[in-house]
Amino acid sequence: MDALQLTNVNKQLKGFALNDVSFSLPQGYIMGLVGLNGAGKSTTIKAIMNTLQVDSGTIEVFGHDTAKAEISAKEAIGFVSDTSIFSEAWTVKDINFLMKHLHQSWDEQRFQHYIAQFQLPDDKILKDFSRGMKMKVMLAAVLSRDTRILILDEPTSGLDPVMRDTLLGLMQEYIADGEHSVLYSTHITSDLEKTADYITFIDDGAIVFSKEAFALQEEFCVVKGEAEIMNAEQTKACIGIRKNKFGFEAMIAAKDMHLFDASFVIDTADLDAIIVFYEREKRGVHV
Ligand SMILES: Nc1ncnc2c1ncn2[C@@H]1O[C@H](COP(=O)(O)OP(=O)(O)OP(=O)(O)O)[C@@H](O)[C@H]1O
Repeated sequence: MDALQLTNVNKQLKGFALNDVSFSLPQGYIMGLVGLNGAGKSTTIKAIMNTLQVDSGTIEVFGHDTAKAEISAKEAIGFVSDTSIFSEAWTVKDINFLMKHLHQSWDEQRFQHYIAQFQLPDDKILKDFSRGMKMKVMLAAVLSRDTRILILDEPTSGLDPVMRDTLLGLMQEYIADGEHSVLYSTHITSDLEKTADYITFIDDGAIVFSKEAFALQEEFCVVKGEAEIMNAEQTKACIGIRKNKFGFEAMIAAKDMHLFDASFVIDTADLDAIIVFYEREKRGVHV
């Protein structure tokens, strides 16, 4: 069963639209949502959380339509964004007290364990926490109740490298039983290369691709060489070509690799390169 499925989701906002957004995340996997600033990652996540009503299309969490069966869908979700959902006047102790009464599945011991692991004070009010500390409290809270999918909007922003690494480890532990899933947006593509099974790339409100991470690695390469020796067919194969006085650099589809002989250097394309070359091609930057 898919943990999450978006089908032809459309939403028109002033000056921005989600256009026919469709992708699905199977149960037991981690998906990274990537895209430039303003591409629509948070808007997509808001649509999934039903805090933004879509104009058309459907969103299902473990088969529950998030608009028609919001309570069942939301029960399964642990959501964290960079905006704290807790009052600034609360302490960790207050959060524990409230969550215990709010969620049947709240595991107080687990919460205390994460609070200690994340080295958070339990008697200081959230107003006096740093941004990273607030993020840690929200993560501790979602990990301390029974959920089936974590939806995290830039969860690593504001976290130090040790906590970022801890969080990536926690995500992997979370999905280890094959029944839980994670969708998280990020600009830190190196984190995705460590953890994500699927990558969904959104650009200007539309999905460019949503694929298994290993398949993506096999799909594109970066080619470098002297621009003058390129023939028309090779030039046509180049995506987002960049020329300088030393030669050129471009992305190519792996299926076009045979067009380039030993006069050219061919490297693997990481996720950063795929995004950068795609955007260069789209904007028609050819110098
Ligand atoms: N309520 C709204 N009304 C109008 N436009 C909005 C609204 N919310 C978001 N937008 C616009 O939607 C676009 C996408 O924003 P979104 O926050 O989804 O991007 P993002 O991919 O999460 O970006 P970033 O990486 O910078 O966080 C932006 O142009 C933003 O101004």
